[in-house]
Amino acid sequence: MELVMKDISKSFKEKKAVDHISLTLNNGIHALLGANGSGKTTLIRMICGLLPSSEGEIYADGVSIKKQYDIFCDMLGYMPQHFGFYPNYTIDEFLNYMAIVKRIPKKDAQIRIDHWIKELNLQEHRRKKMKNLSGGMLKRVGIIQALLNEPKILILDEPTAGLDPKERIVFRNLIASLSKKCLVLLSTHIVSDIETIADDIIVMKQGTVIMHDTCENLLKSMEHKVWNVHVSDQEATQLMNQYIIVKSHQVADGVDLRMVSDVKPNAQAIEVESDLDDLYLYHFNEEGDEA
Ligand SMILES: Nc1ncnc2c1ncn2[C@@H]1O[C@H](COP(=O)(O)OP(=O)(O)OP(=O)(O)O)[C@@H](O)[C@H]1O
Repeated sequence: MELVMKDISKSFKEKKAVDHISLTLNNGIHALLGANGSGKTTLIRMICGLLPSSEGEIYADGVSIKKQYDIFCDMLGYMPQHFGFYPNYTIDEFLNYMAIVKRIPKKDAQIRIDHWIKELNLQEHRRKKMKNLSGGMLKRVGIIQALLNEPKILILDEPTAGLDPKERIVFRNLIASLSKKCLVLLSTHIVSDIETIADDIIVMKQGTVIMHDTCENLLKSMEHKVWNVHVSDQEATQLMNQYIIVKSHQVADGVDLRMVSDVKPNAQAIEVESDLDDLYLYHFNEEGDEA
């Protein structure tokens, strides 16, 4: 599967939520990383055909999704950030309903629902009403409905938001296994979710793609920018006002700081290997990305 975005933009009145993005994606896991408001959801909703683009065109295997939307829908699995569900439906009823919406033959639907319910440990909950499920269970139901039509393109908007660490690991492993068969595009601002599983990372800021590369190459761009320093409490306060601080650890004789800076922050600073947290803070040190 090849998904191509050609110069796509989306404006809401004067606000340019997505600004001339061109991307070519193939099978594997592609992570959209950006602060709140950077345009990830808008881009995803355009790909899913839920929002018309103001400009540009999207192609799946060479075919415009606008022109052949029905065919595209059959190959698309989408898990929105907040999905609408029917509170009084049980998990079984909801998934069967989604299978009907997706026009999946009844026999196939039942086999797939049973498979995924077992795979995601929901057997003992399948007769529970959706309104009584925990956040983690709802996310699992959300991903099952996205998988029912055996998609070639799987789009997951913030799939691990609100999950506890154990559930996050379960989801990460599931996503990694799914990517063998399809193109996965997931959005997140949780760096640890993608560090180990993403084949490449698309960094979005104010509606544009500012970087698109493998994790390894992105981290290379952070060389000579991440430092460890050990300073007195007073110096620590000064540095905290001046630099991006990734970690601060109070010790008996002062403070250990991990910081991001284009220049060596003081004579004793030791350069250290960067990780995605450093990269994220370097580009998104401000609270959100709202312009
Ligand atoms: N329907 C809309 N009407 C007006 N502005 C919108 C609309 N949808 C999104 N925006 C604006 O477009 C920008 C991008 O929003 P978007 O939701 O795509 O970002 P995001 O990166 O997905 O953020 P989050 O992580 O918070 O979901 C924001 O400034 C947002 O306020």
